[in-house]
Amino acid sequence: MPGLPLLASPPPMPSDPHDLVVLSDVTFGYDERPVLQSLNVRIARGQVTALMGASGGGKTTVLRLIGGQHRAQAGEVRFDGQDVGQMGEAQLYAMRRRMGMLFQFGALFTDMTVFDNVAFPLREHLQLSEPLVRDIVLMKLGAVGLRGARDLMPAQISGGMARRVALARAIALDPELVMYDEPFAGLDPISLGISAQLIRQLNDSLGLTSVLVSHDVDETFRIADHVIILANGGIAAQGTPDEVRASTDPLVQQFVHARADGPVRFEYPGPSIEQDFGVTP
Ligand SMILES: Nc1ncnc2c1ncn2[C@@H]1O[C@H](COP(=O)(O)OP(=O)(O)OP(=O)(O)O)[C@@H](O)[C@H]1O
Repeated sequence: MPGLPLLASPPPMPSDPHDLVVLSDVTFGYDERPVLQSLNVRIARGQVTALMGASGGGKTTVLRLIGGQHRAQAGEVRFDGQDVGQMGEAQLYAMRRRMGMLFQFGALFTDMTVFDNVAFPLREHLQLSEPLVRDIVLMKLGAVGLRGARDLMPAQISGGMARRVALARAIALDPELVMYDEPFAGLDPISLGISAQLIRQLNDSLGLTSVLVSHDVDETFRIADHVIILANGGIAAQGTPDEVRASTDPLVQQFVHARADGPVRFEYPGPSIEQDFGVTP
């Protein structure tokens, strides 16, 4: 965020086997511009962890660092104890098989049925018989309440249903970690509520670990165990939803209560009105 100093996040705590993902002192920037500065984040197994914060705060960048699409410029990212930054192609590939990713508009293949969309990663990665593929696909579709929609094409289902199909596809390979990048974007309030409950329910019933990037404070606070608010390269606040809501940090308050102005400026820095319009103060 222009004009604000980078925040340092709390120091790393001793490693804990309960954490599936640990970012220790991670610094990362695109080109010269720092995005994350000595960031320390822990994702506990079995929990739903929400990454929140103003646009451009680096939430998607954290997901990419976890998935090994980016490498930290300093510090380290560990997945189940393994250093992601040191992995070669084969190790990265094997690690990503243990992760499901659901990005913003979780695009489905438009020329394939719902069934074939969910079957795609199974056919791509595993040598399974078709009857077994069928059982797994129907199980995953059942988990998102769409077993009956198996023969429909993506054009025949609603946006909320498409998001659920993408979710079934993301869990097809039984991942340990599922990362959701703005899964609620563009959904109506009912579909949004259903999607959020589904994320929580799948996390618990399948024994997953979930990381959720979202701007929807109410729905996200309802389902998350742990909330991390990223700002200015670091962590502005973290804790249970209640703890974060109780934070007195003005930036966190602005975010939680969706105030237009506060430490995060509505106005992008630039010349004053007087300079632009020639009015003498
Ligand atoms: N590939 C890239 N090249 C250069 N800059 C990038 C790239 N990807 C992201 N950025 C910049 O890095 C910063 C962090 O981006 P990131 O997408 O991680 O933020 P975010 O918190 O997920 O934002 P949003 O909520 O808007 O999705 C932004 O300022 C963005 O413009």
